[in-house]
Amino acid sequence: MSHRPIILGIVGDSAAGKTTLTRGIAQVLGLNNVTVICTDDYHRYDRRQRAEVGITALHPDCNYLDIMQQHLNLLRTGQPILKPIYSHKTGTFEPPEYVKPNKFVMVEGLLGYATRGARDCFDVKVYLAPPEWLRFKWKVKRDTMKRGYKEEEVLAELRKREPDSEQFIRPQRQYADVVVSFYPPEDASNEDYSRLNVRLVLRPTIPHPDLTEIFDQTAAKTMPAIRLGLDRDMGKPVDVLEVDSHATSNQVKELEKLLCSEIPDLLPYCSLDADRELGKITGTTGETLQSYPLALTQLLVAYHMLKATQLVSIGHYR
Ligand SMILES: Nc1ncnc2c1ncn2[C@@H]1O[C@H](COP(=O)(O)OP(=O)(O)OP(=O)(O)O)[C@@H](O)[C@H]1O
Ligand SMILES: O=C(CO)[C@H](O)[C@H](O)COP(=O)(O)O
Repeated sequence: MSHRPIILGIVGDSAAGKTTLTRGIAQVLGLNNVTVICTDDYHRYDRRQRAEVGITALHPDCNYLDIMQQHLNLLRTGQPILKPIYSHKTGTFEPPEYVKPNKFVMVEGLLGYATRGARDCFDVKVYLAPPEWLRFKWKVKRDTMKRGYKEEEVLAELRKREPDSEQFIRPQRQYADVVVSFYPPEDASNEDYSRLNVRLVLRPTIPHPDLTEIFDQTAAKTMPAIRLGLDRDMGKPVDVLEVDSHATSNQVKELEKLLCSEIPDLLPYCSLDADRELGKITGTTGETLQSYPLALTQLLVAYHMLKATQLVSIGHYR
């Protein structure tokens, strides 16, 4: 490896869509180039102990954040870690695994930005913030279909977790370079997961692609399907890029071209037809769907990872 690994954080509450987003980005960067870490592995207590202690997995005290931070520092300098493993299947810990960082390390989880030391390890910080009602739906569906819970159990757990979500998870939004919110268009039915729009808050904490063209088009047309505007997020000025689910393939390609013109390494992926993994979502009956808003979000994050590689190689980044 010519320089240190580039570290991406994908933080958000449970079932906010971290794994779904991560999958397509890993595809763009090349699966052989990527190491994916889930910080659920740093839980301090197993499921039975959590119930006994009366603590939720969202509480910092329920996680070895100090060890997580140490591991992030090691990965950032290209060193291997002996990572714990938490099994969602059994609710217990398994023997640790030896993990060597690849060119890109993607770290997804609940509390990645909870400490200053951990935050400093990331080159790109993403926070996922779907509307809470949509996250609840996703969590119920995922936990009943894949993690063996009953619907009433998931809803009771969500109620129990709310104070910790409010106190420890949601405040992390302020540290993100990009805040991602998928939301349904006004005319959609709640179950129609294939038709979500995306709102991307772009903070001026990292160099974003030059989207002036989109800004000009937004001013010239009424409600174009891809829009750029100015707003405030948690009190601070930000750019907001929105992509509607009804954006046409030509409109999407225009935005892809803007991203690719700055980062030629993205070129092979700048065709949704060529890369079927981009924007892929598993629907309610197990069928797979392709979402342009998700695909463009994944391309934008991949853009930032490749841009960080360039900046590190010319000594602009620590
Ligand atoms: N962009 C999206 N569009 C449609 N559905 C989505 C999207 N993101 C997530 N989902 C749905 O929400 C479910 C939970 O998403 P995912 O597993 O990615 O969340 P997570 O944040 O990784 O969860 P956890 O931290 O609890 O492991 C998925 O199974 C999927 O059904
Ligand atoms: O919020 C979560 C992140 O995925 C999990 O619910 C948390 O890791 C606890 O796991 P489990 O549901 O297996 O007890």
